[in-house]
Amino acid sequence: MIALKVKNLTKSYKNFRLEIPELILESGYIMGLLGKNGAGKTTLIKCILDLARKESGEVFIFEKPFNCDETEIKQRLGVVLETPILPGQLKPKDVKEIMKSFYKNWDDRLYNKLCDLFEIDQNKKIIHLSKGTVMKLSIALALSIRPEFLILDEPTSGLDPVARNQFVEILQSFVQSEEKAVFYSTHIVSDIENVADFVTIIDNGKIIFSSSRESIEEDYCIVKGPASESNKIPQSIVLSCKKGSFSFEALCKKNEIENCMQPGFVVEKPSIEKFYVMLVRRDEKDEVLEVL
Ligand SMILES: Nc1ncnc2c1ncn2[C@@H]1O[C@H](COP(=O)(O)OP(=O)(O)OP(=O)(O)O)[C@@H](O)[C@H]1O
Repeated sequence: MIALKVKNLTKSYKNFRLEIPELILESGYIMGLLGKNGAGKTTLIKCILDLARKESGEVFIFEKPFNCDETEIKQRLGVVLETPILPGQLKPKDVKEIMKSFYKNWDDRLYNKLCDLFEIDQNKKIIHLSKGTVMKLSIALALSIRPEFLILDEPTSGLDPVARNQFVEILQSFVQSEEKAVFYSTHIVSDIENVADFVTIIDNGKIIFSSSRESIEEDYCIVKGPASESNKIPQSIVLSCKKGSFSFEALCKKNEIENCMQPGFVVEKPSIEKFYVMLVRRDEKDEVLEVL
């Protein structure tokens, strides 16, 4: 089943335009959404969830238009927002009672287990919980409705490394079942490195890369060599190139690289982090760094 399909989605703010011609995520997979500050990750997630008004385009969740079948879809959809909206005066144990009355598949046992794992005091008012604990609570709530699809906006940004590690393991077991899907925006590339099946990179409101995690290693490479030799690589296969006084480093398509290898060139596999950073910094001028 297709968990998420976005078609011709546009949204504009002053000095910013989001344009997503197509984005598809099938059940059984985790897609990581990467992008720097202001790239449009939250805007895309808000448009998907109808929390921000789209200018144009369509969003299908479980192959149905989201705004047509919202109540039914919400029963099967767990959401964690960048800034969780939870009633501060209530305690986690009170929120549990409310959730129970709304969600058919609510799982008390799982909620209590996650609260224990994340060390969430269910008897403390939410307003008195730390920022990271509120995020963990939001994750516990989203998982305890036993969703088929999780949409997460930077869920790990406020978490300590232990909680991040636990969260990544939870995600991995969540998608063990083929029916489950996760769409997950983050700054923390290492989290994606461990779990994502697909990586989508968004920059200035546009998708600049969307493919399987393996394709980053299989289809691309980093070439390093002396600065004077950088022009030996045809521009058609260079996605990004950083040139220093003595050496260069280029992110290239792998298929034609063998034909232009020179003595002194070194070819490496890119990590997701390296691939992402080189891709989004491709237009940056070296003068910026020279000022320093
Ligand atoms: N309500 C709004 N009104 C005007 N501009 C907005 C609004 N919401 C977002 N923007 C602008 O849209 C652009 C994308 O913002 P968005 O929050 O989607 O980025 P992001 O990728 O989630 O960033 P971050 O990683 O910093 O959270 C930014 O330029 C932001 O200033």
